[in-house]
Amino acid sequence: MNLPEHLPKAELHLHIEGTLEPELAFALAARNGVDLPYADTEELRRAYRFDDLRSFLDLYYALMTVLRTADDFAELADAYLARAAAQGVRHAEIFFDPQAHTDRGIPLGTVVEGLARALERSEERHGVTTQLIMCFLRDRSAEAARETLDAAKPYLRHIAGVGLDSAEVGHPPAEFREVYEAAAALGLRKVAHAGEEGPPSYVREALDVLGVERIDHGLRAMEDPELVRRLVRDRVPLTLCPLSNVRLRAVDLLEDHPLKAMMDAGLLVTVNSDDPAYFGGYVGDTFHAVREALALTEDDLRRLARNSFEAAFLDHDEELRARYLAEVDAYTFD
Ligand SMILES: Nc1ncnc2[nH]cnc12
Ligand SMILES: [Zn+2]
Repeated sequence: MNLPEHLPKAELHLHIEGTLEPELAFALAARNGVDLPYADTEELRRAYRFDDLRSFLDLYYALMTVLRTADDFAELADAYLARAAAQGVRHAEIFFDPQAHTDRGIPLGTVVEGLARALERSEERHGVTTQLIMCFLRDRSAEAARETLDAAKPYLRHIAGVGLDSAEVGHPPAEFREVYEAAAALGLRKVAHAGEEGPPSYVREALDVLGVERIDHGLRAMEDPELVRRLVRDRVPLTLCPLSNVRLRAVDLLEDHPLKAMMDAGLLVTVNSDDPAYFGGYVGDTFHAVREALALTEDDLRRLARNSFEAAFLDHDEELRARYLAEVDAYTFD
């Protein structure tokens, strides 16, 4: 059945560690001899009540300690790609958090090789093309980010770009100017989380100081009309994550989400799942939820799907982008 929410689309804001479902977490914990402080998956799921970004991140970093071997990372990524494909994802640009693993003694090579193994067979196995984006943790130092970039040099054939994530407030983008310059010199694409909880000035800084090509979230840009005009004029993509914003209390209710207002303002917005194992849905589920909550039309959904391919890092293969856009146009709704 051609459900509207299963339109062909690209997912551009997805933390692979945020796809760790409770069942896989327990299976990996058993396999790796890691003790989880929860009796079972039910009890773990009950802990998924967050007050803000920080309270989510505490659980997110704690639970990912079950990931230890390259096989674990490959299994995690393969499970995500299978779910994403079933919900219409044709292209995925996937974040990972190297420091969250290297800081607990897992070599970067283990992480990248495991993820790359799943990504390399994704097109054949799931019909999903992929790219990998390495995020620096902004609540650690700029030096640590620089060390991470240096450590990644042997693996750059697997890495398309860099991002900036973790706790935002108090950690402005400008602190990471040098590491972003070094990343650009290595030919890496640049994105950054900004305006999720942080002020509109962080969105400006990400653009002006880091030179990012897309803003991850960018929700709070709406507080600054001048910034909105600029984002519209320059067609800067914003990778929105509406279910995440509700779960982390950036907006009260999905019905209050500014997604539709942002579309109406002419912004190039995309809809993504962020950390779907924690926030109640993968990207097709998210399309479904925003359609219901915001009374989006089929044309609105089609536009969001088109935006996702326009915002994707497919410049090296414009033919592929054109093919994906044609798939969106040809998709018929049941
Ligand atoms: N929504 C989010 N914001 C910042 N860092 C994150 N890491 C994983 N999910 C994140
Ligand atoms: Zn995110």
